[in-house]
Parts: sequence; C-alpha cells; structure tokens
Amino acid sequence: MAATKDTVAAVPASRLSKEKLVKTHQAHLKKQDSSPNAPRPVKQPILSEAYPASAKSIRELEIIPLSELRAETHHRGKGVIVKVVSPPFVGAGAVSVVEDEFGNADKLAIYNQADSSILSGVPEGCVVAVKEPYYKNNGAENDFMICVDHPSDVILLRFTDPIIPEALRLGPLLKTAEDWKNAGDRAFIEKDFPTAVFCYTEALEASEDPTFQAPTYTKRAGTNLILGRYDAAKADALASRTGGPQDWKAYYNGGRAAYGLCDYAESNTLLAAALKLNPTNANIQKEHARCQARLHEEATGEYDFPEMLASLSPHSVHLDRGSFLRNTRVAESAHHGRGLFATRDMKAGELVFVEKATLMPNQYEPARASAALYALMVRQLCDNPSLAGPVLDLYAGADGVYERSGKEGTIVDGVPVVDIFLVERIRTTNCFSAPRATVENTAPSAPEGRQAKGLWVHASHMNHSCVPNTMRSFVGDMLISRATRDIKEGEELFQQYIPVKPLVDVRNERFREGWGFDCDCALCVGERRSPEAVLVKRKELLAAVEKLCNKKLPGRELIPEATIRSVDRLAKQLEDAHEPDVYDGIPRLTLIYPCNWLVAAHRGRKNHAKVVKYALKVLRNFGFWVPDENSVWDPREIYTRSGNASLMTVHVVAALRNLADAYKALGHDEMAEKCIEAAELGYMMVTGFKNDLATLDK
Ligand SMILES: C[S@@+](CC[C@H](N)C(=O)[O-])C[C@H]1O[C@@H](n2cnc3c(N)ncnc32)[C@H](O)[C@@H]1O
Repeated sequence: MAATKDTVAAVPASRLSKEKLVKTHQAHLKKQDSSPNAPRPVKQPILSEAYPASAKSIRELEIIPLSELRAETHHRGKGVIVKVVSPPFVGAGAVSVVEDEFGNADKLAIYNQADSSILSGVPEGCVVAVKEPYYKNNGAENDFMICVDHPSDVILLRFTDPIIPEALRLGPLLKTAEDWKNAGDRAFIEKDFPTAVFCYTEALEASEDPTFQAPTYTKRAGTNLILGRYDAAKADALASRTGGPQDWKAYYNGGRAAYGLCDYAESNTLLAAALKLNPTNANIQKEHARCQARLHEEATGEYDFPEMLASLSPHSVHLDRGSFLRNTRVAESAHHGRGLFATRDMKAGELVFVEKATLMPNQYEPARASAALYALMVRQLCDNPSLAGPVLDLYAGADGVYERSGKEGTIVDGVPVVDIFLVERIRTTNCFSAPRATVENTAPSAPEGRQAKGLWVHASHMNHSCVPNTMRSFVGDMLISRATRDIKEGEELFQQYIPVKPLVDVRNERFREGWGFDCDCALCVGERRSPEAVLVKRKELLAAVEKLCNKKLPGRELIPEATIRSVDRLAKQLEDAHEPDVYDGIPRLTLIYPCNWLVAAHRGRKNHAKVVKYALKVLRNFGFWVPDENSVWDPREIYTRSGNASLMTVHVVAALRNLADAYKALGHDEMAEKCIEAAELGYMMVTGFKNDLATLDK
C-alpha cells in the first residue's frame, strides 16, 4: 500500500546488492537478445493509482541518496541523481541498474518514453536525474525499483552539468564542437536519430562560432524533422538563418516543420519566404503548392471525398488534408462547460465541419487501439510541446476528479511536463472510435467492425445529445460532421457520443459511467416525465417483443402471418404505453426494433402497403415528420419539418429506401422518387459524402 500523507513508509531493511542486481539484469538481457524484435507493450496507466507529474526543476529539489528511498512512496520535494551502469532491458519500459555518488545501486524503470527520446533506451554511462521519485516493491521481499511513469520526471543530464556530483562526473566524452558534430553525423548515418540530436546539441553548446552553428542547426533541424519533432525542427530551422541568400533552406525546413504541425498559414509564410530566395527550386514549389491546397480546404470545405476514400490503404489512413472549421466556434454552453456553436445558418445535410485527427494511430486491432492512442498522445506531447495547449485544455472530468498542477505542458528542465494520468483521463473523455471509412460499414445489421481510436480536438468540444443536430462519420483520419436538420447561427451543435439505447435509464447509465453526466436533451427530459410504472411497463414490453422478434429473423426466412400478428399485437401494446402528451414531437425509441422487424417481415411477404405503414412508423418513431401521399412535399422536408428532437441514423435511410420500393410496387412513383431523394440526403449525413444507396446492401 502506498504511504499516505500521515504515514511515513520505512526505508527497506534490506535491498538487493549491486552484484545481485547486475547478475539478474544480465540474465534478463540475455533473454532479450534472443528475441530482439519482440513488440514493445504499452503500459497504460491505471487511473485509480494516479499521482501528479513533478512540476519542479531538479535544481529546486533536495537530492537524496538511493539508500534514503522509502518503499511505496512518492518522494515529493526530493530527487536522485544516478549513473546508468548497465545496458537497458527494454520491454514496456526501459529497466537499468543505476548507481549514486555513494556507491548505492538500485533498479530504475523508465516508462512512457517515445522512440524519439534517447531515454527510451537509456544509454549505459549516462547520468540522469529522477524528480520526486516513486520507489516501489517489485515482488520479492527485498526487490525494489524506482518507477518513472511520467516521462518528464526523468532528465538526461548533460555531461558538463554542474549538478552532477563529482563522483559521477565523467567530464565531456568528446573534446571539441567538431568532434560532437562528427559524432552526430555518424549517428545520423546509422539512423540513430535521437543520439544524433543529442550530439548536435552538445556541438552547439561547445561552439559560439556562427559559421559553425548555422549548418549544425540545419543538421539538427533535418534530424528533428525525421523524428517528427516539428516544434524543435522549426526553431532549429529559424536559428540556422544567417541573413544571406542561403537562408532559403532555413525557411524551407521551417515551412515543412510548420506543415507537420498542421499550421498551414505559418508554413505558407515560411515557404513563400523560401521561394522568394530560391524561386526555381522544385522542392519548395511542390511544398508551397501542397500548403496552398490545405489552405484552400480550410477556407472552403471543398474536398474530393471519393478520392480520399480511394487513397486509403492498410498502411495509409492519414490523409494529407486541411481542417474546415470556420462554420463553428467554441463558446460557453448552457448544458456543460464549453460547447461548439454554429457561426452561420446551415442547411440539413450541409458540412458543419471537417477535421483532421489531431492524433490517430493506424491501429484498428480492438485490443490495441486504446493503448496505441494513449502512447501516441504521450509521445506527441513530449515531442511537440505546442500541442499541449489544445490537447491539455480538453475536459478531463469534473473538478477534483484529477487535480492539475497547472504546469502540465510547460517546459521545466528543458522538457515539457507530461502527466500520463491526465493524458489518460483526457483520452477516455474525448476520444472517438473511427472505422477506416464509415461508408464501408453502414448496413443496418452490420457488426461494429474494426475501429481505431483517435482524438479530434475541435470535435471534442461538442456536447452530447440523444437527438443531435449533427452526425459524424469518418474517412481515414478525417472526421466529417454534417447537419441533420437546419441549424441557425449561434445554435449549439450536438453529437451523439455513443449510439443511444432505447430506454432512458439504460442510456443515461452509460453516460454517467463514461462521462459523468445525465443527459438533458429533449428526449431524455421528456421521457423522464413518464411515471415509473409506465417506464417499467415499456421495459417489460420491449423485452417481450425483442424476445419474440429474435425467434425468427425476417431477412433469413419467410415469417408466418401468425408470428407477424403476435409481434404486431405486442408492438401495439408498446405503442399504447407511450403517453401522447409526453411523446408529442419526440422519438419513441423502444418501438424502432419491432417496427423495423415488421417492415422486413412484410417485405418478405411482399405486403407493400404494410411495408409503407411500418416504414412510416420507423420515421415517426425516430422523431421525423411523416410525409403524406395526398400533399405536396419536398424530400428535404423529412429533415427540415421534424422539429428539434429527431434522431438521425442509418435506419432512417433504410426505412426511406424500403418506403420507396414499396411505393414503387404500389405504383406510386412520385412518392418513391421523393423517398429515394430523401434517403440519398440522409445517406450523405450518415457516410459523410454522397454515396450510392446500393452500398447499404454490402
Ligand atoms: C468531450 S467533453 C465536451 C466538452 C465539455 N463540455 C467542455 O467543457 O470542454 C465531454 C464532457 O462534457 C460534458 N457533457 C457533454 N454532454 C453533456 C450534456 N448533454 N449534459 C451535461 N454534460 C455534458 C460531460 O461532463 C462530458 O464528460
């Protein structure tokens, strides 16, 4: 058990000796050598064990010897400085044997370092500082280790850092700036990019000569670009300028780095400066044109969605596209905290916004998707501190659920403070599941399929409603949001967090568990007006009708008239259990399943008039306006005349399509055509762009 504020844990009576530690470690290393390419698991944080990242500089902490570490204790206000005396054993983290200035040895486990960090493989001989270390038992009685969960709690010290105690000091390994630069070049050629960055940094520290510094900055910029450390690459590129005509390279690299950060406006400025100095350079021209295309998408929302879909492959789900966000803005919400709002009127079906994922790993394996997103979030926050602003600002649960120090994302001791428990809370509260492309999996009966998990910062500001005015879909890592009804400027935009369950208490249980809220949408508020006895009755009738329907599935067999009559009877009872004053203008979700079943059963028997009857009920029960054969109506009116409490789903599209088929069979061609047009508009809301309704059958 961890020591609390009131209890002080004891210093362990005995610990493993250095000899024993090294011997066991070497045995582990031997095993590792025999399977060098084993995949590295991700150690995902357990939120109930959360503790904050150190927000202090190592220079503010009291440095203590390893022998003073207490078991199961977070040593607040303290730090240790140790030399790594073994190669690392690399698994979910990197485990090494370390030694302090007094000759005490211990085990150090460093987790959550990205491959781009030199600390992901903690080189033997380096000296590190662990801030506010967490010391814990490792199973056996005298087996302990320092466990570093937060990546910013461990700092690689430069060899010349005066904080290193005399006994651990090696002095600089290499003498001159030129030596370090050459070492960097060698590491670069060997593709050891983190070491190359380290060596170029030492080279830059060792020389003040601008004619040496400029090309070294250029080298480090290029290496950081390869590592995806775009903030650092941009800073290095700009630092490499000399004021001469060769600066085109600095602007070019800076432009590429800004592009990597999806800051296309800045990228455009830098690339334009590069072009000015070197107008005929084909690489700059190409990057500049690419940047212009992104700016065009951001400004207009013009995308070639079919081409984007066609470009997806198992290796490529990250689309090189800009985000179109200008129809929306973040502002305070009457429902909860911040929300997303319309900045202009939008028509049903129109693009509300299109957002490129802030972070989405190409990992659709259900068992790995969450861990992969978590690992990517940690890596990117370490590698590109400018991301911290938008990502760490996201909602992470009610105040007090997880205390922030306020230092998260700020640079302390040269690295951004990254709190992995906060990252995990933000992930669970804000991430979306995304299929490779929504259109590939829309058949109403299709199983959910493989989904990646991703973070879309802009979309994350949207609150939930069970009867939302927008619908999201995906093509690769692009989230497409479309209006499901006409939206007025200034209106709050809502989305469904998860598919809503028919029973009000069941679905709200999910919202409470996942996000800590009770929904106050028109449907939930309305349904809660039903007396408890009626809620119970509906629950029972729903269970009974589902049981009956599940016995025979209309897609597979011809349903006997007697069974249809039984389902119809129960559906009628269920319908009667909806009070007209409560359900005026809101969906009756418990009726969807039996009505869909009845549509399919009657389709199987070619009872077209009955198909029309029950498909219209499906529309009604999703809260939509129901067209009338005897009146003049426009297909868009399905979405525009339905009030503000309809629930758009692929079942609505399927119902409209079934209606169209049945009307056609009955000789009502005009109704059939209008229903098809309405279905096509609805299918665009569901899939994100215009798609052939026939893909519904795949
Ligand atoms: C992804 S965030 C949405 C943005 C959030 N409102 C903010 O202030 O940043 C999800 C959180 O918003 C809140 N939320 C979302 N929809 C809500 C609703 N309909 N009613 C109350 N709270 C809601 C919940 O606390 C949920 O955990």
